[in-house]
Amino acid sequence: MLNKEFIVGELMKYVWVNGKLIPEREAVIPILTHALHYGTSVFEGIRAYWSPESNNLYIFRARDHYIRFHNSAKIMGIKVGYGIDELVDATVELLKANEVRENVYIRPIAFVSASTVNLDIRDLETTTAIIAIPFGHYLEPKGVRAKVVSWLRVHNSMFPMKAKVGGIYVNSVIALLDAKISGFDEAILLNRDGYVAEGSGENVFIVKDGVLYTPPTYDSILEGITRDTVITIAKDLGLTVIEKRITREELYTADEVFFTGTAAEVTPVVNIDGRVIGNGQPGPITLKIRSYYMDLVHGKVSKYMSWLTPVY
Ligand SMILES: CCC[C@H](NCc1c(COP(=O)(O)O)cnc(C)c1O)C(=O)O
Repeated sequence: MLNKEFIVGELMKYVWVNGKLIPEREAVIPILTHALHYGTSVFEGIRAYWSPESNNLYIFRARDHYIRFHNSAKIMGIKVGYGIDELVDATVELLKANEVRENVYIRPIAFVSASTVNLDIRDLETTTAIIAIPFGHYLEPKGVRAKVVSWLRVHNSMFPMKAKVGGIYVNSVIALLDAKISGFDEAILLNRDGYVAEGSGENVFIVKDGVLYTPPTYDSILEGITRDTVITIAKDLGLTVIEKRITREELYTADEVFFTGTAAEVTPVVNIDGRVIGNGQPGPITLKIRSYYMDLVHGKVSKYMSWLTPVY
C-alpha cells in the first residue's frame, strides 16, 4: 500500500468548467460522451507547489503548459474556447477558490463532449475543464526499477506525438501494466526503430562519464516541459547535454538514469531489467539536478521566478 505522501487526494471542492467554477459533484458527463468512448481529449499535467517560506503557491510553467495544450487541441481539431492567459487566470481562480495551501496536481482537459458514436468530430460540442488534486510523489524519489517493455512507443506517423491526447495513453497504460505485472515500478518504451523513447509518463535521461544524454524530440516522444527545464538547469550546473538516440544497452551501462516529468519531477532509475544502474543508488548528478529542480519550483532560484505564477 502506498504511504500517505504518494496518495493522490480527493478532487477539490470546485472545478472550473467552460468558464465557471462549479461544485465538483456537479462535474459529471453522460455515458455516451464521445471522449469516453474514443479518447478524443487533450490534456495537461501541471504542478503547483506550496512554499512555506514565501507563504505562497507557485504554478510551475503554466503558460508553457497551456501553449502545449493549445497546440494539442489544434492538432486534434478540438476547440478549447479560451486563450492561454485566460486559462492561466482560470487556474489561479480555481486554486484560490479551493483555498489551496499544499502541493497540487492540476489537470486541464478539453474533450469532445457531444453524445454521439460517429467519428467525425467537426462541429461536435467540446468542453474545457480544469481540476486540481492534492498530490505528493508520483514515483519513489529514492529511485525506481524500470522494465523495457515489449510494447513499442507509438510512432509519429501513427499518432501526433507532440500532442498530449487522451487516446494515446492506452500505449502508456498497457506498457505500465506489463512492467507492473513483471514486478517493476515503471515502463521504458523503445520506439519502432529500437531506440529508447520514454517512460509511460516521463522522459528519460542517462548520465555517462559526466555527460547527460536524452532522446531527440523527433523520436516519438512527448516534448516534455520538465525535460526542457532539466536541459536548461543542467547547463547552469556546467553539465553538457546531448540529445541523441539511446540504445537499450546504453541504459544498462549508464552511470545514472533518471525520469523527468511534471508528475515524476526528477526520479532516479536504479535498476533496469534487473541490471543495477551505477551502484544501485541515485547518482550524484541526478541528485544535484533533482535538488536544483525542487528549489526552483518552490521559488528559491530567483533566476527562474518568471517560470512561476504566484496564486496569492
Ligand atoms: C500520468 C502522467 C501525466 C504527465 N506525463 C508527462 C509526460 C512526459 C513529461 O512531460 P512534462 O515534463 O511536460 O510533464 C513525457 N512523456 C509522456 C508520455 C508523458 O505523459 C505528467 O503530468 O507528468
